[in-house]
This record gives sequence, structure tokens and C-alpha cells, in this order.
Amino acid sequence: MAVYTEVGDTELEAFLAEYDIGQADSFKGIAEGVENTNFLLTTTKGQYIVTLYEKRVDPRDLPFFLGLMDHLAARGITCPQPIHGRDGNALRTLAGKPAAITSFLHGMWPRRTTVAHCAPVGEALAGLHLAGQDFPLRRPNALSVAGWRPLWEGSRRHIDAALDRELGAEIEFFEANWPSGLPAGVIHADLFNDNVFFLQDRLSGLIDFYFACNDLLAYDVAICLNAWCFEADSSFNATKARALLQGYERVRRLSDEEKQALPLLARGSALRFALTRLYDWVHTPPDALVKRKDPQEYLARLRFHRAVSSLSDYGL
Ligand SMILES: Nc1ncnc2c1ncn2[C@@H]1O[C@H](COP(=O)(O)OP(=O)(O)OP(=O)(O)O)[C@@H](O)[C@H]1O
Ligand SMILES: N[C@@H](CCO)C(=O)O
Repeated sequence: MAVYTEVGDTELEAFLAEYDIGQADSFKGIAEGVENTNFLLTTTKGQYIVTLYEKRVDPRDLPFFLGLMDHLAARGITCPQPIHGRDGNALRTLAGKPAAITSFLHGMWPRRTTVAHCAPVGEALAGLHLAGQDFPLRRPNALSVAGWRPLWEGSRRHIDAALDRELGAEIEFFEANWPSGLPAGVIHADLFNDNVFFLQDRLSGLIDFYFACNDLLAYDVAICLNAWCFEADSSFNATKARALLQGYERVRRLSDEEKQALPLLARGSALRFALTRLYDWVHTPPDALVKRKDPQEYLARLRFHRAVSSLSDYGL
């Protein structure tokens, strides 16, 4: 359940008066998602998503996120397109929160991921990387290596000694060994199954650009390997990985250096999601409205990647 902020009729009316999108027919809170408050708005002209940015989003980053969606949509990527008001602005305030309206995308995110999803996801990711190349704004990745130690420090007193040692050693390793010199650009950084819509078998859109940033392109591929290519029992599915990488390479070739770096990047990405999940787990009361995500899933992925030494260990 993620409607953190209620919107009154009068304030909604005043907000919509800034746009040329017709009169509201209905305005319904969307239960899914944990970061922001989303509403489905139906007007006399169509359907839209109204997002109120909650405390985890830094308002200073919003021009980057909204500008990026504008940029990608203009280059043919099916992503939410910010709706600009009569004054040209896409960002304004609603119920005291920064807020924007974006276009509505049709489709459903796959609850169970299969091999058939993986090639389209790889293609879409590579398409996004190419389309982002001339995006002029920059946003460093706040959740890259330098962001990991503070998450660990903030969780340490809640975890057992063995896990504490393991995480500390991983962070130390990555602080000394993070690759440099690989191709970089705009990455989505959170392209999990709940952020990719499909209509039947066809990928119909990408959402949730609120972790997007500038970082290594292959790191985004590694994030997808983790998010799409493991089974519920934490086993790695090389067929899914092959499909995802082949899909990606149909649109953008990975260099040999990028391929060689994938196991390390996948291990780093697993650590990133293990740490954010762990931090949220220990800082969110069990009875909170939002469902906490299990850090163990990502610790298992981390251990898998730590044990492989080359791409061939993935069966690739
Ligand atoms: N442009 C869109 N078109 C259609 N549905 C959307 C759109 N944007 C968001 N949604 C709906 O709202 C839900 C939550 O969106 P989103 O994942 O962006 O929220 P969030 O709070 O930022 O979540 P997360 O926890 O994944 O970071 C989605 O699962 C989808 O159902
Ligand atoms: N995709 C992240 C949540 C942030 O959107 C996770 O599964 O941990």
C-alpha cells in the first residue's frame, strides 16, 4: 500500500487547472510501489499517472528524472512521458509535495519471470542506454560503492557477527576493486520485473526512473542479470542470462572488457540490493504499511557471484 499523501478535491481541481488534459472523471490511489504516492487519474481526455514525490526522492533530482523521461520518450522509448502544464512546467506542488503528471502506460509487470521475458528486457535496456547517450543532465549514482558503507554502518547493530564480517569484507573489496574505464552513460539502475510492463508477450513499457543516474552501462546489465535470471530457489538460470545478454547485444555490443567485468559487477549489484534491503528491513517496523523486501535473496546472489570466476561459470 503506498498512498502516503491524501489529495483533497479542491487542491486536485486547482492542480489540474494548470494543465490542458481535460476534467477529472476519477482519481484513485495505486496500492503498488513503496517509494512514492501514485494515483491513476482518468480525465475526459484520457488516463494519466499523478505522482507525489515522497521523502526518499530528493527534489533536486526531479529535473533529471523528468527531463530524462522526456528525452527518452522523444527518442522512442516507451516510458512515462511527463505532461507539461500551460506554463511549460512538468513539476509543481500538490498537497505540499513535489508532484508531476505522466502518461499512462498499458501493460502488466510479470509476476513470474520466464525466459521469454529476458530477451525483450535486454533489448529495451540497450535501447535505453543508446537513447540516453546525448542526455545533457548528470546525476552521479548515490547508491554506488561510496554509498554502501553508510548503509552497512546503519544496519550493523541489528545483524549477527558473521554477516557483519561478510558485508564488511565485501565493501572493502569493492572499495579497492571497482572497475573503471568501462563505457558509462545514463542507466535505469532498478530495472526489476515490477518496472517492466508486458502486453501478452511483448514488452510495452519501462517505468520508475527514480534511481536513474550516470554509471557504467554494464552495471545496469548486471542489475538485470540479478533481477531477471535467478529462480525462486536462488539458483542461477543461464538460459535466461543468455537470452538477456543476446537481446542486449542485438542493440548494443558489449566490449570484451565489459563482459569480463560482468561477474564482478553482478556481485556488486547484489551487494547494493542486499544492503538497501537490509537497511530498510532493520529500519522499517514489521507492521508498517509497506512490505519489506527480503535481503536474504540478494545475499544468496552475492555469494553465487563471489564463487564464480569468469563468464563461463554462468554457462555463457
Ligand atoms: N506510467 C505508468 N503507467 C501505468 N501504470 C503506472 C505508471 N507509473 C506507475 N504505474 C503504476 O504504479 C505502480 C507503482 O509505480 P512505481 O513503481 O513507479 O512506484 P514507486 O512508489 O516509485 O515504486 P518502487 O517501490 O517500485 O520504487 C506500478 O506498479 C504501476 O501499477
Ligand atoms: N528493486 C528494489 C527496490 C527499489 O525499487 C529491490 O527489489 O530491492
